Amino acid sequence: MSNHAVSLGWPAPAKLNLFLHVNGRRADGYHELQTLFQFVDFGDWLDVKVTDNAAIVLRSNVTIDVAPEDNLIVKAAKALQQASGCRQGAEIWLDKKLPMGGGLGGGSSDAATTLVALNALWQCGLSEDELAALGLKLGADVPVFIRGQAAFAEGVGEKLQPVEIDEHWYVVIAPDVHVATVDVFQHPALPRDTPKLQLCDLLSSEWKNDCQKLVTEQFAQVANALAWLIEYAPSRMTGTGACVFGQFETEQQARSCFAQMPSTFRGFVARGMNRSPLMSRLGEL
Ligand SMILES: C[C@@](CO)(OP(=O)(O)O)[C@H](O)COP(=O)(O)OP(=O)(O)OC[C@H]1O[C@@H](n2ccc(N)nc2=O)[C@H](O)[C@@H]1O
Ligand SMILES: Nc1ncnc2c1ncn2[C@@H]1O[C@H](COP(=O)(O)OP(=O)(O)O)[C@@H](O)[C@H]1O
Repeated sequence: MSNHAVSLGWPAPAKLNLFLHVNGRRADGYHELQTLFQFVDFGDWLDVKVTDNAAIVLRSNVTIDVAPEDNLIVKAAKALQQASGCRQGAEIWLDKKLPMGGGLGGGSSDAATTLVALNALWQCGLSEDELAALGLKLGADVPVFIRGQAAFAEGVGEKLQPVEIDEHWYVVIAPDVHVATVDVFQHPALPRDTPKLQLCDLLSSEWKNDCQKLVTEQFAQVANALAWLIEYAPSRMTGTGACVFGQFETEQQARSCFAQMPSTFRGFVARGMNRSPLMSRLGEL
């Protein structure tokens, strides 16, 4: 019986969709997208202890509104056990900082961090490509977190092209509403006809989110947060909402805006990162 140490401090950063275009709907109902992902230096944290029985045990500082076996962390760990034949298990402590279902990709990032951390700690030896393919089965956003590089995404979000873009400062506001991704994509009024463009043209044009109009019309809290933020900086929604972000050149400008935020809003200040902190953590092993 071996006694494994706890591996502390695995980051699961949030992402922002700096733009999100909906280009069409496929026959299977999924949507063709063009989107730009960048990480921020704010997110969840996982501590991981390897165990010698196959159980995956998750403990968290918050209650997550899904059955334990549906939690993306548990699903990720079990998918890796299956794919690699690994007989070890894990106890995972999740320090949840990110609002859930907010378009910040917290669940997807937790899943990616679980796959990357356990692949290393269990010594499964899966390649990055294999981990990304495993992650894609858990959610469209998981691969970008596994690869850990800011990226332009196409297809349903799985075709990734790494990018180097400006690392701005952001004020992120998390309106107190839950916007279901599936509801946004199923809504008849969602515009689905943005033309597909080349990345160089997209990078030089004005950035927008095609889901924003629909979501702000349906959720006054999202509209209010955006109306407040846009007075300070260029601002948009991330993913299918509900979170919105304003973009600032300096940390001081972002913090000054944040200091004036009404106490009814919740949010945080963060810096854009082209390289996920998960990669640096992996490099520390
Ligand atoms: C659109 C994005 C942009 O980042 O939104 P957010 O979830 O971050 O807000 C994501 O790609 C979402 O990824 P994720 O949240 O993992 O979505 P999934 O679980 O794979 O899909 C949830 C549901 O959304 C719809 N869906 C999702 C992705 C897509 N390209 N087209 C779709 O139509 C499908 O109905 C699907 O059943
Ligand atoms: N570990 C997890 N963290 C957050 N949400 C999870 C997790 N596991 C499963 N979920 C489910 O996934 C949904 C989407 O979560 P999240 O990735 O935070 O949102 P989004 O994709 O909008 O950014 C949540 O509402 C929750 O029901």
